[in-house]
Amino acid sequence: MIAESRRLTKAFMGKKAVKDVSLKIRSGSIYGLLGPNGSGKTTWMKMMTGFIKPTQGEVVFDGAPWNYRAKNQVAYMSTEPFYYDFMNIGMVGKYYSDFFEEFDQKKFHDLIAKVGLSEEMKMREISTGMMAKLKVIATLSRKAMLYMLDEPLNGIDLKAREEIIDVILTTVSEKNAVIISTHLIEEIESFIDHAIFMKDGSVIYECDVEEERMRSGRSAADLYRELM
Ligand SMILES: Nc1ncnc2c1ncn2[C@@H]1O[C@H](COP(=O)(O)OP(=O)(O)OP(=O)(O)O)[C@@H](O)[C@H]1O
Repeated sequence: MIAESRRLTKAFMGKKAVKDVSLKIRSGSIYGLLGPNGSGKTTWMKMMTGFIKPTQGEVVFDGAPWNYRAKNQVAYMSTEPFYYDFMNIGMVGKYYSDFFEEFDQKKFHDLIAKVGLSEEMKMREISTGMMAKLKVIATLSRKAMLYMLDEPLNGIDLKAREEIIDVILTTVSEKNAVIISTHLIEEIESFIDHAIFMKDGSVIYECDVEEERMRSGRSAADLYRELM
């Protein structure tokens, strides 16, 4: 097991954004973290990353309570922009390798070329789809055990979406796990192994997507419609 969320709870000014969430994240899997806006997905991921301190509960990473070693093994992609306007794509790669010791420059360069971006492109000139590809590639070029991508496919066209999915599929291995948060189940249901459904801060259901389909005949999209 890579990571465990043990009864994680977060309250902001007394109001609970995440309530008693217990989950086990296993290697070799892609997890879909599904739920409507405000269901607590981002807050939970930020606790798993170490950005937000839980009000209650704990994060166990690689068998030990969350510590600074875990920080290098968890790669989180936030929905917020995280580059400066004056940068070009090549500079983003350098910026990342200065920040993260375990950043794989070669993987970054190869993937940038693979998805049709070029190192000379400037941040202020690139489209939403290009930015989405860059953010995912920068995050997945870190050597980590757990990758968490917050809404990586929102608002982008089919081709960019397919390219991002391809990058995710080439990264997942027996040594890591990927968690993708979204409220758009249709965008990820074809390639996730495991689905976690969140509503009002709680996990209301989780399942192995294939097992669920065999057992009850329901797809992740069917479940989403039923549960939400
Ligand atoms: N820093 C904060 N201060 C106060 N309330 C917060 C803070 N961050 C999140 N919340 C509240 O916590 C709840 C859960 O928000 P969160 O962003 O975790 O949900 P989400 O499922 O990721 O939604 P979205 O898809 O809109 O990002 C919301 O009611 C939100 O307003």
